[in-house]
Amino acid sequence: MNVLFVASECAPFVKTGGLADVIGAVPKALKAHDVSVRVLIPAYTALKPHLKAGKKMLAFDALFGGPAQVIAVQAEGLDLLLLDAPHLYDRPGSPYLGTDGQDWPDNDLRFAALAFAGAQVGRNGVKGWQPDVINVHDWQAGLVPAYLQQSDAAAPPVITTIHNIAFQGVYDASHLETLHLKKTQFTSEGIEYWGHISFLKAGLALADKITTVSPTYAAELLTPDFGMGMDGLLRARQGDLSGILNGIDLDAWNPATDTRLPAVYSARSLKGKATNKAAVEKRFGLKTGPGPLFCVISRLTEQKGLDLLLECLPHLTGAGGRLAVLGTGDPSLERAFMKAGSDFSGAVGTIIGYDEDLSHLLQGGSDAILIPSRFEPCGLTQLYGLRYGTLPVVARTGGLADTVIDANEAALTAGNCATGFQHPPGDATMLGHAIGRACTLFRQHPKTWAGMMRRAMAHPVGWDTSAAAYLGVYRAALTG
Ligand SMILES: Nc1ncnc2c1ncn2[C@@H]1O[C@H](COP(=O)(O)OP(=O)(O)O[C@H]2O[C@H](CO)[C@@H](O)[C@H](O)[C@H]2O)[C@@H](O)[C@H]1O
Repeated sequence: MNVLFVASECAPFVKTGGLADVIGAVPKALKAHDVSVRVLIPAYTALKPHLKAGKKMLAFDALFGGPAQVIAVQAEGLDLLLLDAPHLYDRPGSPYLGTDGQDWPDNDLRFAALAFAGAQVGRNGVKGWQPDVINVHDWQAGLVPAYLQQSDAAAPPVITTIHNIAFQGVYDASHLETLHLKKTQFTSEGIEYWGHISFLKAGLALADKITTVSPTYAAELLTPDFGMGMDGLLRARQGDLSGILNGIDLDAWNPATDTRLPAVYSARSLKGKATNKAAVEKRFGLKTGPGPLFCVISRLTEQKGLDLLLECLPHLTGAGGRLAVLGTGDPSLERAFMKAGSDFSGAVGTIIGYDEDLSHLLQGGSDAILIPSRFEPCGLTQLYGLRYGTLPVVARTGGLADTVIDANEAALTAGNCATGFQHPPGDATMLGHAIGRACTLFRQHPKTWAGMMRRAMAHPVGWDTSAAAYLGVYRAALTG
């Protein structure tokens, strides 16, 4: 089977968050099931060097304001289709934001162009390769089925995957014409969303099947609290919606071979973790202490619930814990964590920024990772944490609820099947309680903690099962 992915990020080429990790990993996992995936992504400036070695597949004289081409490139084990449209993508900054930290003002055109090209490749294929299904990811690719709908020509079925429903690509209805959308499509069954255009709404309303990244998030999305305005539509399409848990790239994230760690280690020999811990302490200016070394690796946003963690710092440090924070995002949270670094000097250390190497060091050197999200479609850092024996302390929501087994009395008594700690989301007191439980277990029951580390490291976090589940959805879409 041939599958076209359309997405705005793909690791290791361009990454601002978990979407990139998934787009970079699923095609490799699907290969084992005889599925050939090609990934259509914009040729941002960082990807330009790859164009030279590529083959031209398709050309547009004018794609939303300028000429464009689709170039096929093989790199890092992936088959990429790079949408080279310099007027839209060749600029400094992130895929979504300029160097001033603001959204690019033409993001609607930029991602409409991606979807338009996705619809073309989806319908007509590229030299020698024709997709059987199209899997679009998040709002940036949401318009693909809307553009396919504009022609009567046969097209492959579309599967829309929701990585985060908080981002919906909502634009003024006056953009309809510049986005090459038809007035007849501007209906509540199509792309219209409360009087505006929503790229994600289009992807959800017009796709053949919908997936999201964990079973619990799939259920949560049907409720007003989590559905963020799309819950009614999703309830109506419940029969077409499934939750497929994210996995991780087991080669890129392996403590036994990770070249970014000062010392490698495994469940059999955990010694290297202490060397890594010392490196984390040095890098974040932390003193040694009796309690666990917690870390945070995150976008600093409302979603991630890290404002709740700020409230818990007296409790965390009072229990002998220490905290290393790596993150970037909301300026007020960045300032608050920098201030915490000086208020709790030696016990809390903050580095503001996005640093892939440092994220590996933190997973390799910390005792536990904190993920107190208000909502979390799946989450990947808890999966990296499991693989690295860095016990996740997570809010019981979305994929966090599906992947971490809480060290409650029942789990500890039943021969201990726990791999981490859970707490109800959105409540600092309950987060503080989970942190307290982790500190007590670490200090008073080191053997139980070590057992949990080994169990966490053995927990299956690869893509095998989930890749088969994606294949099942593709087959279901094909058979209608
Ligand atoms: N400052 C920093 N420096 C280095 N690395 C950093 C970093 N901040 C974050 N990262 C990395 O970015 C990724 C974050 O992925 P997550 O899945 O945890 O959340 P995100 O909200 O981005 O993804 C959304 O999409 C994914 C994919 O489906 C869902 O798992 C998730 O729930 C959903 O919110 C991880 O690889 C993490 O290590």
